[in-house]
Amino acid sequence: MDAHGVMTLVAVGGGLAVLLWVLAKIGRALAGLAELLAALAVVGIALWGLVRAGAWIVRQLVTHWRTCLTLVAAWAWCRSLGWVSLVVTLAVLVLAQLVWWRLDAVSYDQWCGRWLRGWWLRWALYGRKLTGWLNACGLVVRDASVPVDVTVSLIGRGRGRGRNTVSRSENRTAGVAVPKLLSVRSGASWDEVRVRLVAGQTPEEFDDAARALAVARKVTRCQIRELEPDVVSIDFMRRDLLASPVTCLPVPDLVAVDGTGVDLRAVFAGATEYGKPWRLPLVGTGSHTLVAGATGSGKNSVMWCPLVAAASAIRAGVIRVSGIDPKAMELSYGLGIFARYGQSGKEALEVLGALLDELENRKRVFAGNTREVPISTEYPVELLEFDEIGALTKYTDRKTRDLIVEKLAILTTQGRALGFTVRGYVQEPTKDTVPVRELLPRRIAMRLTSKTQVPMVLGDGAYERGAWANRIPESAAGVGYVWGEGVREPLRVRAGWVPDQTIKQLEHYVTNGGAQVISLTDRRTGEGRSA
Ligand SMILES: Nc1ncnc2c1ncn2[C@@H]1O[C@H](COP(=O)(O)OP(=O)(O)OP(=O)(O)O)[C@@H](O)[C@H]1O
Repeated sequence: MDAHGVMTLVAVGGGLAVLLWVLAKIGRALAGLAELLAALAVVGIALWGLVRAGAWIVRQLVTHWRTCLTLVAAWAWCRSLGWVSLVVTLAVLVLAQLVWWRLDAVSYDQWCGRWLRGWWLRWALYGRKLTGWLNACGLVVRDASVPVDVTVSLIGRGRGRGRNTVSRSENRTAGVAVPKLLSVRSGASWDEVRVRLVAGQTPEEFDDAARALAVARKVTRCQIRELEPDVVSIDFMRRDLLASPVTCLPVPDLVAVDGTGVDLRAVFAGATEYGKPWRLPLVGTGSHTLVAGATGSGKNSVMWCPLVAAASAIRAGVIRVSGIDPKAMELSYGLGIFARYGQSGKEALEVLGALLDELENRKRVFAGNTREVPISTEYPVELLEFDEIGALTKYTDRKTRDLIVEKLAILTTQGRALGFTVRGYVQEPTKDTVPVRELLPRRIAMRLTSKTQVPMVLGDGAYERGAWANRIPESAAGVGYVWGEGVREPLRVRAGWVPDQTIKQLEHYVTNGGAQVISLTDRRTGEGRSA
């Protein structure tokens, strides 16, 4: 190798050495930068995590403030007094509650049980699941401007179905507004879950979804109540308080004092699904009543139970009961109770005629003196019980039925202020069968044969709002729904069951010990009873 070659080799070697030195420097600088970036990333992620954890804690403190306070109190107790004293105190509290519950379950539930249950149900059930149910029942509002991610897979084929499988995943958080859970209250049989609607929703949408919500919660009934324009209460029936028969009030003793002591505007008729007494007016506003139900649905207990509850008033002559009984089987069992009684169309016309005479008489006496007849033994409540009303307003000769409808219309339209009340019972609630249907404002739907009959009895929207009268089982005779006339939402009730011997006792009681104080003629002409 000559000198030129050596020089070239030295120059190349020197250049490579410099390059290597530069590369080593750059590498070290990059490694330092990467280390710095990694350290920054770790610190950044840690800080972000801390901020999120802090935000989560604040959110929990605000949304679950009771739980948080309880936990803080428990922690403070443990720190200052030790956990043993905390466990002992809790055990004593639980024991005290058990004793209270065993001694008086009603007052326990009223003062303590329902609050604890409401808190627990909110925490363990509704808080966790309500959003999912609302989502599944279509009760959330999706913002159409937020894109929906759709993943289409053409690879898989449905086994044996020969079509492409399409998997669709939606963005469930962004752009979805879910009604906010406000509170949970838990009563003896119902849970009331209050939610605030989001813009774009109406309470009617919740009405329509009531059945789906009941299925989601796995209960038989769900009802929606509108509390404010944007707040509804979704009520779930946890247990059925009307599953077993309700007893009617006892007939007073014959020796009992004959003061009536009965509020004729709210006479006991049975129990409501909330476990409260169900009361019906026998006089005044909303007392004209139509009870509709299939055969065997228990219509007659709606008739007998208030009569038993008002026994002392009937005996004292403050209520005079008239009966029209085309079937001749029901009212005739307590014949002595009725001041006027008829079975055939002709007899029904006589009863109605006598009532109209009395109506005219009261008009003459009271017109210009008072706006409402004061009820007394001289001018008692004239209560007409019209069983199987359809038999005489549809299934009879035209002349009789026209006359009956005409007289009934006069009684119902003019009778209220004069102390007259008409209560009719029918199996088929069509307008055709009961032309005076609209004149009987208080409606009770017992078990009906079809869904279409529900609005005929209770009005439009009753079924959607939870009056599922066509779904009452045959085994639940006496159960029905009321709506309207002071009842804001359909209310399930069960009439008090009146056994045969109670009807006999009632007859014995109101006829002063069984003495037949009124002859049949008197009964038809409506002349007064002398006890
Ligand atoms: N409130 C009630 N609680 C429990 N069972 C009842 C009640 N009312 C009625 N029942 C039961 O249902 C049966 C039928 O009752 P009820 O005669 O009142 O029916 P209905 O609707 O008047 O039938 P129909 O129109 O055929 O006379 C009764 O014999 C009784 O066994």
